[in-house]
Amino acid sequence: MRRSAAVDAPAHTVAAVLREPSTLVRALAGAGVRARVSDTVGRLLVPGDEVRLGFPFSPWMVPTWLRVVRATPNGMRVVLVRGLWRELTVEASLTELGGRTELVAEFRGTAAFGAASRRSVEHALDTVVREIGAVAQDWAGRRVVVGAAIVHDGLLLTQQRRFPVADAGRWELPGGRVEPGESEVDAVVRECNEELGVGVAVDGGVAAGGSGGATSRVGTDVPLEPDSVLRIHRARLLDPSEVPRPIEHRRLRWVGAAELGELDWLEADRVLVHSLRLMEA
Ligand SMILES: Nc1nc2c([nH]c(=O)n2[C@H]2C[C@H](O)[C@@H](COP(=O)(O)OP(=O)(O)OP(=O)(O)O)O2)c(=O)[nH]1
Repeated sequence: MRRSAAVDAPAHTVAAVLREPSTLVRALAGAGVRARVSDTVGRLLVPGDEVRLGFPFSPWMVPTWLRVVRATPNGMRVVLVRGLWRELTVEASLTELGGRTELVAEFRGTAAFGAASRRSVEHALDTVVREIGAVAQDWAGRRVVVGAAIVHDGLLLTQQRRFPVADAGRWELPGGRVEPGESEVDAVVRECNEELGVGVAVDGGVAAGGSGGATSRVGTDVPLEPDSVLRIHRARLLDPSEVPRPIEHRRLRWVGAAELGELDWLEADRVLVHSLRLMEA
């Protein structure tokens, strides 16, 4: 069973909405399917997270547990962990063309208790695809906070916040709000200069004034409350002999892929750890 939709938003934004638990839970509820995620799930689903579904047609209301096995800017894959199914996989694939994204959602499932209500699953798939499209179009208009993933000698540069009090001591990537009229690439360069005192280049980006950077993105967008998104770009030190200094932060730390999971990240950054790890590999 397959559904597709053309969404007026870039793929890295649509991919973020695919991973957002509240959109999924709300859309499924609209189709009569009860969905729950565990309290340990962060702002976005990451590989290993599980979702519990209560299909209205399931005998004795036995729940279906699914696990996320892939969550990238190109889509997401979810597989069966347990439940009354012989097989169940949902795969969402994204293809971007000129700022618009083709979303293809494919459901493959064989219920262990005879013919599942095909119409109910079709309705759920339709509702989820429609809701994801609508939310992605909304997020595409949000203000962007850029973050820089600066890798040097296989280590990623992270910084520890000093303020506000609620975030003091937690780790993030260098960056900040994109100013009106400024490109994301220019914002990365400006923020790194202000916060670290070094020049950086955005890989896959273009020189100052351009709006490039399409190939430099790491992971999907991450929603920030109330109305912006965090978007990470891969960057490198222009002069590797220059040493970044913590101008506005408590301290800096270069971390290896294995240590990424140990940092007390800001909540939004935590869901990017698996993408940052892939980038460093
Ligand atoms: N720079 C940065 N900000 C992040 C990250 N993760 C995350 O949730 N944020 C949030 C914290 C803030 O609410 C918001 C923007 O952060 P900021 O304080 O660096 O922005 P800015 O330099 O433009 O500063 P300001 O003008 O708003 O004071 O984004 C991250 O990795 N890097």
